[in-house]
Amino acid sequence: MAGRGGLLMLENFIGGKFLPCSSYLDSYDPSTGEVYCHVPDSGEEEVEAAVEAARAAFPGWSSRSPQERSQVLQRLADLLEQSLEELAQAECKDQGKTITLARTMDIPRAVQNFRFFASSILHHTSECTQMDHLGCLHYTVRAPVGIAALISPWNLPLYLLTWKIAPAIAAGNTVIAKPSELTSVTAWMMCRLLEKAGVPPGVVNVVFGTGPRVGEALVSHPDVPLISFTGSQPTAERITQLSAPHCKKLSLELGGKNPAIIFEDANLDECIPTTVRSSFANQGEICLCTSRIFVQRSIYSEFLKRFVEATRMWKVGIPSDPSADMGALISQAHLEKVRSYIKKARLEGARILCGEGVDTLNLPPRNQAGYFMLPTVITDVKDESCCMKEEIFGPVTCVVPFDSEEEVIQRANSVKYGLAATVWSGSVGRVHRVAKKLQSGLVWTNCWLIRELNLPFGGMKSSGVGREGARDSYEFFTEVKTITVKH
Ligand SMILES: NC(=O)c1ccc[n+]([C@@H]2O[C@H](COP(=O)([O-])OP(=O)(O)OC[C@H]3O[C@@H](n4cnc5c(N)ncnc54)[C@H](O)[C@@H]3O)[C@@H](O)[C@H]2O)c1
Ligand SMILES: N/C(=C\C=C\C=O)C(=O)O
Repeated sequence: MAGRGGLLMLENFIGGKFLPCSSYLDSYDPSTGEVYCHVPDSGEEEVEAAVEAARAAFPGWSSRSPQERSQVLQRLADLLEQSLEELAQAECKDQGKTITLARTMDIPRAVQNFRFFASSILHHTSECTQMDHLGCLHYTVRAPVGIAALISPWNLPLYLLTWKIAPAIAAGNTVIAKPSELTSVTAWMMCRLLEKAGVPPGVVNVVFGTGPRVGEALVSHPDVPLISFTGSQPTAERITQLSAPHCKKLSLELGGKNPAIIFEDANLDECIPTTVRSSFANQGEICLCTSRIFVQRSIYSEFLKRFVEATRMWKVGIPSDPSADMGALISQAHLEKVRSYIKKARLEGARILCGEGVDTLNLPPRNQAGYFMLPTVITDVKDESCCMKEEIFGPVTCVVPFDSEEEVIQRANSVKYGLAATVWSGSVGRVHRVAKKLQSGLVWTNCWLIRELNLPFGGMKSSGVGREGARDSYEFFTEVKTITVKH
């Protein structure tokens, strides 16, 4: 929809209707630094309307059979798939990611999220146990919780939002989704498909705006009993405080400081290109990206040389260029934050082997004010450095040597986060042993980011609370009750 100055103007989606808002935020195209869209700056009033709509829709939606809900999800998946190219173009413009990634990962995964939960909701069973000596049978039943608040970040906008919407509505809840104010467009586009898919009004409501205004109004609302949040650890702390008085159900998917551990018997021909990808895919703006690379000393020099060469081949380009490997970062503020880590590393005496401050970016004139930076490799950095401890969430990775298995496990575990790790070795025994000892919710060995949606996804320590996946999301989005029958 065209709005002020011919720019795209989004509207909230509440009770099956697009509704204008009294104030709007500017949204920037990361590849040019120009405002290209206006996003509703919603607050308490819009949350109240969304809660009302979600409450009204709950009895009808929750009493449909899983099969009926599944069919609606399947139709929505088909409609998203039919709009794949349009959605990919929009995600690429709004987020700064490459069109190739949007086409091959973000939007296909959003489609898959609906297909996957449309299927998995049909296959859950409940528990039953006997106590024959007391003449009792016990069993469990599950019911949707009610109105779910779903809050998502800017890095994988539609991918992560649909990873919450799909299991929530499949289980019979109604939802109020709040995408990141920085990347709202594809969520709004999805709303245009809901009616055609057969999603009744009020089942999926989307309110746009900032965390402090609309996000806080949503998480502190007394009639919203569960919150599924993906984002940063400081925001999770705030949400936990606000929701605590109401004892809400919380799922928190947070940041990481993910290690890659590369042993001397690793297949470097596979390890190097995959570790370049795991460090720099989506501009390093994936919570699962590698940012600490530990390499066994005997292969350290060879690895470093080949890794830097491969990183220099990783092409930074305008997001719409299908040959680009990396696009623009999300915002000027984020670009400055990421660059500040490289400055700190230099001050601490670390060496920057390629990227920021070493090599030169080559961009068309129109994109000079975009939020681009080169993939950057840091070495000679201490484990205590902020570059090795804090989540940078950008195209920056540190490479350091290690000597023994025991030492590297201890160093890999020495950060507050525990989301994802990769282990590279030709020894089957070693990969099992090391994977078991890592404090990490996910461990990929000799690969990265191969997802099995059935199994638990999530982090330990400051990387989060709870897990998402077929069974885990079903359990989170339902309340269980144990019933005892004496016969
Ligand atoms: N573990 C995972 O699955 C996962 C996935 C993607 C991103 N992340 C993490 O997300 C972070 C980057 O995303 P971000 O910068 O958008 O995170 P963020 O915490 O700033 O924002 C996430 C969402 O929370 C909202 N929000 C902000 N303040 C709020 C408040 N006070 N109350 C309610 N909502 C509020 C934002 O508007 C946004 O929609 C990184 O730390 C990254 O690791 C984690
Ligand atoms: N939640 C998932 C990925 C999160 C990525 C973070 O940036 C997933 O693959 O299900």
